[in-house]
Amino acid sequence: MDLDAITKHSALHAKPSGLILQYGTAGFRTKAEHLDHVMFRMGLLAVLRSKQTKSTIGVMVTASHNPEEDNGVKLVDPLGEMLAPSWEEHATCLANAEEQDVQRVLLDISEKAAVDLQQDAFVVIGRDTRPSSEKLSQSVIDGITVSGGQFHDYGLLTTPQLHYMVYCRNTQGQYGQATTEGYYQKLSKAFVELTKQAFCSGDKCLSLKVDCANGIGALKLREMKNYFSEGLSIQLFNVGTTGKLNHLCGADFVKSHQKPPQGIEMEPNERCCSFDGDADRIVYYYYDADGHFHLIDGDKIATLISSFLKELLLEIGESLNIGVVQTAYANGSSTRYLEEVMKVPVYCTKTGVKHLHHKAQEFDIGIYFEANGHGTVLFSKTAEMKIKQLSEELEDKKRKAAKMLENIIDLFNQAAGDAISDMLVIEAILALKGLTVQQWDALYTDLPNRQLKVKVADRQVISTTDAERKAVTPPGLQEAIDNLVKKYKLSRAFVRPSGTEDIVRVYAEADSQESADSLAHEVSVAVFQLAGGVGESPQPGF
Ligand SMILES: CC(=O)N[C@H]1[C@@H](OP(=O)(O)O)O[C@H](CO)[C@@H](O)[C@@H]1O
Ligand SMILES: [Mg+2]
Repeated sequence: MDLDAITKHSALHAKPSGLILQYGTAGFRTKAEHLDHVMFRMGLLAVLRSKQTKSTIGVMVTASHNPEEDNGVKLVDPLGEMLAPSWEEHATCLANAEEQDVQRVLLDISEKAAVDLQQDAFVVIGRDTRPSSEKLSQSVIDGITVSGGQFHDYGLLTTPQLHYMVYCRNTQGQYGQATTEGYYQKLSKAFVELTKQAFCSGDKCLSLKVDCANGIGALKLREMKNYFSEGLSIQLFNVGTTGKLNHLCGADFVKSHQKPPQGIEMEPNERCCSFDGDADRIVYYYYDADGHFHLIDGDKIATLISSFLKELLLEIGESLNIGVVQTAYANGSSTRYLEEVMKVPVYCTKTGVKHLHHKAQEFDIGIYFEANGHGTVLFSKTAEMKIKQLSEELEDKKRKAAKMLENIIDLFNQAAGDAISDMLVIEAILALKGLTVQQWDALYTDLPNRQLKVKVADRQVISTTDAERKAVTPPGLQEAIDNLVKKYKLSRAFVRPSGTEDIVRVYAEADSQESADSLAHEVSVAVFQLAGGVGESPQPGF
C-alpha cells in the first residue's frame, strides 16, 4: 500500500468536521452530500477485506427506501452476505477518523485483522439510480485504486444483484454467471421450467402490476421482461421517468402507511406489488370488490412459500428440516398460523436481515422474511444434493415434485432477499397452486397493528433482550408496557431503538385497529416519559 498516495487522495475526499457516522443495520446512510469521504474510505476498506478473505468483496451504493436526497454504502462479504460484525466496527472507525489518522487506522485494522498486505484485492461495485450515486461510486473506485486494488464496476444494479455477483464470483461460477445476463438467464429458466405445467394445463398467462418505487427495479425488470416471451405479463408503474424515488410509492410506503402507492391504476381484485428503492423488498396488495385495501406482507409471503415447500417435501417423502425465521414485527397471526396450523417451527431474531439470514443457515431449508417484505429461502448443500439425487431417482409425480424443488432452488437468490426473485417465486406458486390473490390473503387474518416513532434525546438509553421483545432499560419501561398490554385483548407491544433512524420504534397489535392504535399511543407516551422524549409529547390519532 502506498500510504503517501492514500493520504494525498484522502485530502481530496475531506470529512465534514464533527460528522460522526455509524455502520448500522444497512451500512452507512445519511444525506448524500455528507458521504464523499465515507465512500472513498469504504473503497480502502473493501481492499483490505478482499486481501484478508482472499476473495472478491462487493460495495453497493444505495440508501434503499430512504428519500432521494439520502445515500448510503454497504460492503458485501464473500458469500454475498452482509459484512461481518467485527468489520462493521472497523468501518465505523475508518469513517470517523480524522484526516491525519486515516493511515494509522488502516494499519491498525490490517494488524488487528491479520491482513496480508501483499495479497491481491478485487472489488465489485454497484449503485442505485439516485442522482448522487454515480459520483459517490467514483469515490469508492478512487479508494480502491489508490490502495492498489482491482475492480469491476457493474454500474446500475439492484442491491440483491450485487450480492448475487459477489456470490457467483467467489464460487467460481458454480452458483451462476456473474453478469446481469447470467442472472436473468438463471432466474428466467427456473421460472419457465417451474411454471410449464401450470400453463400447459390451459391456464392463461399471469398478469401483474408492479410499482417500482421510481427506482432501479424498473430498469432491471424492464431488461428482464425480454426473457419471458410468454407466461408472465408485467406492467410497470413508477418507473422513475417523472416521479421521485420512494416518494409516495414503493414497498416501504405501502407497508408503513397500509395504503396503495400513488401512480398505479388498480382494478378490484387485481394482483399488484411494490418494490423498494433498491429492489430488495417486495409486498403484494389488492383492492377487494368493496373497495377495501388488503396488504400482503412478508409474513404472508413466508407462509405461502413455506406451505408450498412443505407440500413438495411431503410428496417426495423427504424429511428435510424446515425452519421459518421472523422478527418481533411479524404479525402474531402469522406466527400462530405457521406453528399451529402448518406445524412449522418458527424462530425470532433481532431486526436486520443479517440476523435472520444467519439463523436460517441452521436448517436444511431456512425461510426468512421480515414483515416489511425482505427475505429469501436458504437451502443447505445437503438439501440441494438430496433433492438433485431424488429428481433423478424418483418417478412420476414424485419426480415432478423433486424437479419443482430443484427449479425453485435456482429461482431464489440465496445471497440476499431479492424483490425480482421473490416475485417470480410467488407468481410461480400462485400459478401452480391455482390460487388467486384473495385466496392467498385468506390463509389467515392479520391482527390489527400500529407502528409509531418516538423522538428521544439518546435512543441508546433503551436496551432490549429476548430478540428485542423486552426492554431491559430504562428502569420501569418494560413494567409500564406490560401493564398497558394487559388492558387489551390479543395484545402485544414492544419498543426498540431503530438501527437506521434516530428514533425509537413502537409496535403494538391487538384485537381491533382502535385498540392497536390506542395501545401504540399509550406505549409511546411511556417511552417519551421514561426514556427522555424530546419535543412535544406523542398525541393520539394518526
Ligand atoms: C421495523 C422495520 O421495518 N425496520 C427496518 C429498518 O431497521 P430499523 O433498525 O428498524 O430502523 O431498516 C432495516 C434496513 O433496511 C430493515 O432490515 C428493518 O426491517
Ligand atoms: Mg432495500
